[in-house]
Amino acid sequence: MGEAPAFFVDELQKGFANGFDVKSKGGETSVAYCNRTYVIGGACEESALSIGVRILDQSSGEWINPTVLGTKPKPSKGHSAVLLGEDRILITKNGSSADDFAWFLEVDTQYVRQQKKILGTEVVAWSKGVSGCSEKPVVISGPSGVGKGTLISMLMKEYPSMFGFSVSHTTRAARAMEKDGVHYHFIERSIMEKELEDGKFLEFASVHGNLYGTSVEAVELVADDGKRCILDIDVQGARSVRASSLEAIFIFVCPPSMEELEKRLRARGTETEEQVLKRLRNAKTEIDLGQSSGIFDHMLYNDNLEDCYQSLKELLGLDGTVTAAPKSATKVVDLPMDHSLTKIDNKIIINSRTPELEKASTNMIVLDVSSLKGGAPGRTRGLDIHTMDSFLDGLSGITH
Ligand SMILES: Nc1nc2c(ncn2[C@@H]2O[C@H](COP(=O)(O)OP(=O)(O)O)[C@@H](O)[C@H]2O)c(=O)[nH]1
Ligand SMILES: Nc1ncnc2c1ncn2[C@@H]1O[C@H](COP(=O)(O)OP(=O)(O)O)[C@@H](O)[C@H]1O
Repeated sequence: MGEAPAFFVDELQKGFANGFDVKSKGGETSVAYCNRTYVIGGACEESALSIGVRILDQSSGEWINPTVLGTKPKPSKGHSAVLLGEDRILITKNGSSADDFAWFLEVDTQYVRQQKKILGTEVVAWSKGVSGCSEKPVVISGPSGVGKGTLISMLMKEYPSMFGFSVSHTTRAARAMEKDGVHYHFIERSIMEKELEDGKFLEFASVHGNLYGTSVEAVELVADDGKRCILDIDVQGARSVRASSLEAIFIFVCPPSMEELEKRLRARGTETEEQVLKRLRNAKTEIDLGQSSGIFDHMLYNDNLEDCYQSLKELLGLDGTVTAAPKSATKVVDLPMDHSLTKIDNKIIINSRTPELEKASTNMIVLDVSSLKGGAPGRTRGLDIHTMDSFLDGLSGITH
């Protein structure tokens, strides 16, 4: 990300001008960049439950109501804003809890540019800021009946605190043993189509005549829980995830033969004859794609189940000595109710505006934004939060 000089939000009134500026007035904050002014706050067009965004095109003098994607922040008792790296605005909410105070409004990231092209409208996208990073999700694909579900169940059973399953949405009917919200979110096609339009999905595909999709929330919930996310999705879905901002490990599971695949599918006994035949027809194409598309980092052959499971564990670095992944400790930070932001390189200083606290370093918080990961439509991870005192101690190597 590019650099911007240090400034205080309310310093604009003193004539600050460096390609962008920030003003704060009556619950609205405006951030100007190039020939656009982003006005954040006030009423949201769609819902009074979230912070609104409008854009003023300075060259034409026209107001634009952009399509707003991503999870929107709830309104707060005011907020401050600062432009980061020319593609997103950091918004810090007054009087919010530590897990809800930092939000990013993406205005020109790769995701936003892509969505502008797809939707043909002006687009901005919200993303919630989260401290710490999650491990790369694991995408597992392979033809129906190859044993993906079986392998994933074994992994989740052996490492329950390490892995979490991304619960997909599907329009197919639930099987006898399947539970809504556990194996899938079973959903009507018309509702899923509407949610797809609303940008709630990271990827989706039509598989064996039904819609399947991974919601952004499904993956983020697992990461929020401090676990590594496993996605069981088809090859088309894997291709979409490859093209997305989600960095993942891609594994394709092959059957020992088509005959064995057919035997397993029939023995599972969950599909009608017609569905079995459809899955077998699709299996050939999927295996060809899996082997030739360059999407996958690893191939697994599920002949003997135990051997295949051992190979899966090895490529995930689980050599038998690893237990639960340590959850990163959540830092508790006391956020000043009313504050200003100062940007110094990749550090954002949050300072209280309450006169008696303004000068005290104990009341300053430093946000390190040098290692941000992810972003809209999911979370922006990697925010590093310090009190000013602990930050200064870190710089000088002093420990108390
Ligand atoms: N693209 C995509 N594919 C999915 C998703 N969820 C499941 N699938 C794939 O849909 C296909 C059918 O899944 P399912 O109906 O559970 O049948 P099964 O694979 O025979 O157990 C499999 O290839 C899954 O990997 C999803 O969210 N997105
Ligand atoms: N290596 C294997 N050898 C024999 N049967 C297997 C093996 N792996 C899985 N199975 C069985 O094959 C069937 C299909 O497996 P499943 O995990 O449901 O496949 P998928 O999720 O890929 O559709 C299940 O009945 C499962 O018990």
